[in-house]
Amino acid sequence: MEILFINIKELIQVRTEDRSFVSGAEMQNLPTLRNAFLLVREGRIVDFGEMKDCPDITIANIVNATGKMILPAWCDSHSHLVYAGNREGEFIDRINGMSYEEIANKGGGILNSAKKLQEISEEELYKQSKVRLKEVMQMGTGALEIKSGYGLTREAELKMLKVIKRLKVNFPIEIKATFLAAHAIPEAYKTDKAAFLKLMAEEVMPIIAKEKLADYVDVFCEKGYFSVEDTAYILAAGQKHGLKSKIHVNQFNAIGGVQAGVKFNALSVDHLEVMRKEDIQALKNTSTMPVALPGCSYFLGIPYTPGREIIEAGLPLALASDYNPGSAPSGNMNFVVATACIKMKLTPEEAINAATINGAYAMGLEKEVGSITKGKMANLILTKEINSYGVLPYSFGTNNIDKVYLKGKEV
Ligand SMILES: N=CN[C@@H](CCC(=O)O)C(=O)O
Ligand SMILES: [Zn+2]
Repeated sequence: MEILFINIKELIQVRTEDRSFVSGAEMQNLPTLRNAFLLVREGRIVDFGEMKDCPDITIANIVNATGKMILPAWCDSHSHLVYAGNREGEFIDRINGMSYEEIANKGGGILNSAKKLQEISEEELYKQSKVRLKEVMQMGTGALEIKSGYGLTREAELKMLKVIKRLKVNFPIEIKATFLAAHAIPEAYKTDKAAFLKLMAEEVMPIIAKEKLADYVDVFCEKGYFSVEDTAYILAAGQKHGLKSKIHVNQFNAIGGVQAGVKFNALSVDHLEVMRKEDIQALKNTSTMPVALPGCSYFLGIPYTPGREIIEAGLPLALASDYNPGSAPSGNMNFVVATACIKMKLTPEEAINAATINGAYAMGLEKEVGSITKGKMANLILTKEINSYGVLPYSFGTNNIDKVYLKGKEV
């Protein structure tokens, strides 16, 4: 199956060189081609260039993109898209003045989602999750990381990871699975956190590794949840089983999670709402990607990740949705990109780089997605007729997408 896109007003994020991610001042550079063509064959990008060089070939499927732009589909490297029910009730509690922390301390929050998840069948969980997956694909997401972590028991964690696997098999979107081994301390282990960690590291992780149910391991490193020592224990177990780490750090407190991530050569450290100078410093000259989740800051009313400081320190930055029922109940990457510009003061170029090429790196997919590069998957957003790519974040909340193609097929 072939598609030839012609007369593309601007083809965005074209990369011919082998770049895994962009950092610091380079993030301001978003390479584009005006008045371009793009040729897709068997789900991959095979050629692109200026219209004057468009190959003269007979092809059944020609898309005239006059006035429209094409960019790589979003790469969302942090989500909890597989969950049961929702937490609308807690949303109302927060409107009425309760904090996220107060709700969690009363057995709400992650434990509330865990209870719901433990109670439903794998089939029902799959049914609920696929609705959200289809929705994010329609909104332009072409690669997605999905975490477990609302199970908190052996059975329920495996149930989540099996659902992620089914989604991966049944949908054209690229999916990476993360075993979120330590997300919250279940009620039954309140007085023996070490036993819970041991269960996850020594009983559950070997099954997950053997059945190849996860690509990465994660921990919520935070006061009242898991300490730096707990984090190190889980990450070390992950290393033993070939699971690289992607961890939740510095959401409410800076307790050394960034440094733990760097020590274990984490692929990414995510959240980073509370960053000290030494946390930014610790990320320099490492291969660990800092990931900001502005949808969570927006929804909870907590500080935004200091994206400008991170970029100005010469570091890379990725943007992700954090799609989950408690702190970010939206997987809309268009909103994430707009919010990064509006609230974190990223430029459109920086935000688009952060949500494409850098997001791809943050889930180990930089060879496959995240840029318009020959050989990469044809995961594409075809915009409506727009004036410039800056309109995408500028007109926040507006649907600027005409069509989405994943692996060369319209979704
Ligand atoms: N912070 C930890 N985990 C999720 C939210 C969990 C929840 O409230 O359900 C996050 O990334 O924001
Ligand atoms: Zn998260």
